[in-house]
Amino acid sequence: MPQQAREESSPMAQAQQKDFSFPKGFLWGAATAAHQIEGSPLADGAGPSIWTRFAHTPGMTANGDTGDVACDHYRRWKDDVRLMRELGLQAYRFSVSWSRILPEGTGRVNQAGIDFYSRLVDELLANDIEPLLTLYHWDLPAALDDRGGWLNRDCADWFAEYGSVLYRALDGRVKKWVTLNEPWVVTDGGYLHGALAPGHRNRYEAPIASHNLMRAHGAAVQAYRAIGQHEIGLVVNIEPKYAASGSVDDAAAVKRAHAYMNEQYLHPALLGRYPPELGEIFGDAWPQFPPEDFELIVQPLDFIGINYYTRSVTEARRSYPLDAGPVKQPLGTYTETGWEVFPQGLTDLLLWFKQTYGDIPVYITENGAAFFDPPVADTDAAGDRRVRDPLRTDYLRQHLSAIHDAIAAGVDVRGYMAWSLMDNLEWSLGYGKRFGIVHVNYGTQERTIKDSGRWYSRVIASQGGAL
Ligand SMILES: OC[C@@H]1[C@@H](O)[C@H](O)[C@@H](O)c2nc(CNc3ccccc3)cn21
Repeated sequence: MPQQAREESSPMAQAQQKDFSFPKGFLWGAATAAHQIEGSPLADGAGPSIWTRFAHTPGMTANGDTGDVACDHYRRWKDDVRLMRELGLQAYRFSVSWSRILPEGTGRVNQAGIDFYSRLVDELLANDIEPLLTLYHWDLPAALDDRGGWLNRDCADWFAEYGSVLYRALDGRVKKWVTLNEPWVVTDGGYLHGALAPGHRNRYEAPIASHNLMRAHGAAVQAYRAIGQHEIGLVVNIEPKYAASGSVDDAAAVKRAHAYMNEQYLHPALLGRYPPELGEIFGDAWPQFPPEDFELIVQPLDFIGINYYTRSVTEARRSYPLDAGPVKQPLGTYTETGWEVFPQGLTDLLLWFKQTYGDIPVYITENGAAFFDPPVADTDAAGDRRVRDPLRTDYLRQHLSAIHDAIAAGVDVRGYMAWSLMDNLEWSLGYGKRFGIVHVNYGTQERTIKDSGRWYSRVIASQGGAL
């Protein structure tokens, strides 16, 4: 057979030849979190959260940025749902501010808080948008932090009580519930390194907070099974760890980093045990947990949410607690938050997840990137204002393609929530990091759909065909 001239085509041309249709029923949406968009943190009887306190503590956030106004969503929620409808979203992942519902964290219920989220859910449903509700996205009531917060084993009962109030009020209209958003970040950021609220830096506290978060997760799932009729899951941030070299030390560093971020929460939640590396990592700071705790933690789940942003090329190096660290890639593309754009990592991660935990349904509950966006300036032919953000569109396209590859390889990915619906408060980094597919002018609160948002609308309308 004469050697056929190999058809050379560019990756883009190859991509254009690929059929990107996603499975029927694949759920397309976008995500936010209460503290990052709502503003009005103390309105209508709400109590302060640890983020209300942390952000008002001098030096804790960039430029002293707080969530006092944010995107003013607490007042503009109906217009924002209209924006979601204009984008053609099929789903919207949001979180509830615990201290709006229970101002002291337990006990007295603030009906105005429930009413706000009830109205939001009804407006979503009226616009054919499915709500995905996250109970906890980092904003613990300050009153509970005063009682030890996640360091107090009573937090499991507190969290189950809070979840039960919302299950009774909203279940049926809300059919997909999430207990915790990213226990890893809550622990690593809030209790080990201190970069996030409540700002502790204590290697003995971190494993205790982490374990109690998972106990609280289990208690909230147990409570749901007694009250709810639909689905509940856990959301984790995980990232693939690749060895910087072929050395034995780097391989060991990868094992530690992988156990610390990727297995520390999925193992107890799905397998009922911790990876053995955690004892090595924390040493004398790793407690002996009561065996019955793991029976509470390992509750059957309807899905796992995976938040994916980047990978880590990892080497052995002196650092606490891992003695491992990321190596910058000289030829890599990086976002404004310093994360390498590496979509293949998402495919690799999803294949690992299936191989390790089996066929539990997966939603990509966050994926997105902060890039410097040009100001809202020019307009398109129809006179609509534009925000040209090609890097974000490329990021989203590449990661959706990576998900498509994982689905083709048999991973049961059920949906995708772009992070984020709109530019918002990036925690300690303030308002300078923009992840939205919709631009927010914080001076006027004007929203402008970015080019990435317009592109995403076309992708949703074509069920992936326009990728
Ligand atoms: O940083 C972007 C988003 C953030 O706005 C979300 O509230 C949060 O759920 C979220 N989690 C990650 C994943 N990784 C991460 C790693 C270190 C620190 C903070 C987040 C990114 N993001």
